Amino acid sequence: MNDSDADDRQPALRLVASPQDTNAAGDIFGGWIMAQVDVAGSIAAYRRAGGRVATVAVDSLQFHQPVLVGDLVSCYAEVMKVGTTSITVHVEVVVERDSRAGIARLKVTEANLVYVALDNDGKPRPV
Ligand SMILES: CCCCCCCCCCCCCCCC(=O)SCCNC(=O)CCNC(=O)[C@H](O)C(C)(C)COP(=O)(O)OP(=O)(O)OC[C@H]1O[C@@H](n2cnc3c(N)ncnc32)[C@H](O)[C@@H]1OP(=O)(O)O
Repeated sequence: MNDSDADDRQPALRLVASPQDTNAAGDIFGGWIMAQVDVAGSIAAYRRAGGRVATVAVDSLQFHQPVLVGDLVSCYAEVMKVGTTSITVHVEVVVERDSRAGIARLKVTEANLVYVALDNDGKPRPV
């Protein structure tokens, strides 16, 4: 993936990676990325459910490449499966990174998460 790979998708979430989110090695914490993945997935699930959802499982998650301070981080979320009360969402995290060579686009993380639609009492409700 490089700067010639246009991406017409609308990100669920987009933000800039900042120094306060770094680990001891100076890269961005995996946990910070996981939090953004969860928020992005929950937005897609919330839209599909038409209301409150909770994360019940992270079925898979791969960190393909490190995220660096200053990266523009975009989280793309797509509903993959809808069950009775559950919604499975695929989240892909892509960064745009400016360097002397130009702007690179890199897929850094992807994950599959399962959300459950909840009623006002916090119980599963049919989607
Ligand atoms: C639109 C504009 C506004 C947008 C506005 C956006 C707002 C966006 C705010 C974002 C904000 C951040 C949001 C983050 C989301 C949290 O951080 S949520 C916090 C972390 N999660 C939790 O605390 C959940 C804790 N767990 C629970 O409370 C209970 O397990 C639950 C979720 C109520 C489910 O209860 P349960 O008894 O397990 O329910 P059960 O009927 O057995 O299973 C329900 C469904 O889940 C499935 N399931 C259960 N366990 C699993 C598993 N391990 N694996 C896969 N599936 C499973 C079942 O198969 C079932 O699926 P269906 O067959 O019905 O489709």
